[in-house]
Amino acid sequence: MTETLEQELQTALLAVRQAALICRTVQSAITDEVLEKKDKSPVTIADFSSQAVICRALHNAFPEDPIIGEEDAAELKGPENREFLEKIVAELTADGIQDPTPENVCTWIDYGGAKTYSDRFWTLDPIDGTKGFLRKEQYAVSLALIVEGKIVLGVLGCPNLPFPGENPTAGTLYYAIAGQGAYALPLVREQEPKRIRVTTTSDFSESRFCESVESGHSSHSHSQQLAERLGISKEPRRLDSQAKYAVVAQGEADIYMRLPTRPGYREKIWDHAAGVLLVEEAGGEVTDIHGNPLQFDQGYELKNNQGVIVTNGHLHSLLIQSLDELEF
Ligand SMILES: Nc1ncnc2c1ncn2[C@@H]1O[C@H](COP(=O)(O)O)[C@@H](OP(=O)(O)O)[C@H]1O
Ligand SMILES: [Mg+2]
Ligand SMILES: [Mg+2]
Ligand SMILES: [Mg+2]
Repeated sequence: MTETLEQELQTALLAVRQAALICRTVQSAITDEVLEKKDKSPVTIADFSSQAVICRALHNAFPEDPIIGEEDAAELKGPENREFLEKIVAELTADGIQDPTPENVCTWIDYGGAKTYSDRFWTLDPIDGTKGFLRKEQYAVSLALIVEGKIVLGVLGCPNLPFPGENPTAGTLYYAIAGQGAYALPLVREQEPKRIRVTTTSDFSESRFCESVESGHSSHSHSQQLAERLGISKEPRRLDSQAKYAVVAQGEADIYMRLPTRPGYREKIWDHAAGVLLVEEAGGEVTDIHGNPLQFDQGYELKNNQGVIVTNGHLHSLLIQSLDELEF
């Protein structure tokens, strides 16, 4: 990578930090402000607010860049959801965002409406782990830049993941640039970035894995069978969102398993792109359950991949081999 991506990094860090702080404010106040999407999954005022501010910032700085975002404003435009839209407007007004009229907010959210692959694009998950967000547990704001099918920049805001060595409410902002390492910053305080690295564990009996809280997103029974086969005896750490990638990248777990719950499901690029680069730049390895690299040049889904396996690298090939043998 000859390009420095300095402007991209600064824009992304600023936007993700702002969105993460908005999410934190909303999370501390949420009661029942939830919409149900067509696929029955939840979406909140914070998801939409986060997508609005990040897409607005990206569009201002890089007007030519398409953004493949998780959310869209279609449902917000219906009269039945006018009140919900007004709440997003009120939240953005309180956060000091300029001119957040209902129309502008929908326009900003829909800047994230690209669906297809292009040579250079951003992918955004305004809140990854919405279910964790609603449980007041882990969630992440995830943004990545993909150029010619390769993830070149990833930023992950984790408001409920403590900055290493600091009080548990501090929150952490992670970033990685291809070829330049992975770093952590406190979410709220200015500080020199701290380089993060995966563990050096090469023995499964000493390893710990993490996985989704939601057994509908990743099979807990299959991970348990695999753990038994490999001699992993430590209890899994269950947490929502791409915070799992951050936990592996900073050496607090050795493995993250995402094992399909049904054969037809395809992972979404915004659920992984930033996390993948973070772990790779921290020295780890990421593939699908068959050991194939994740392909970020197939549109908004990882069409040619099934599940995701993340390790510190040392444990990778043996884990994939055991998965193969289990033939789930
Ligand atoms: N059947 C399924 N298998 C795998 N992932 C799924 C899934 N159904 C939904 N998801 C994704 O799981 C993500 C959350 O992951 P996790 O369980 O690790 O926190 C969701 O992101 P959102 O919360 O952004 O919608 C959603 O995209
Ligand atoms: Mg969602
Ligand atoms: Mg997600
Ligand atoms: Mg989301």
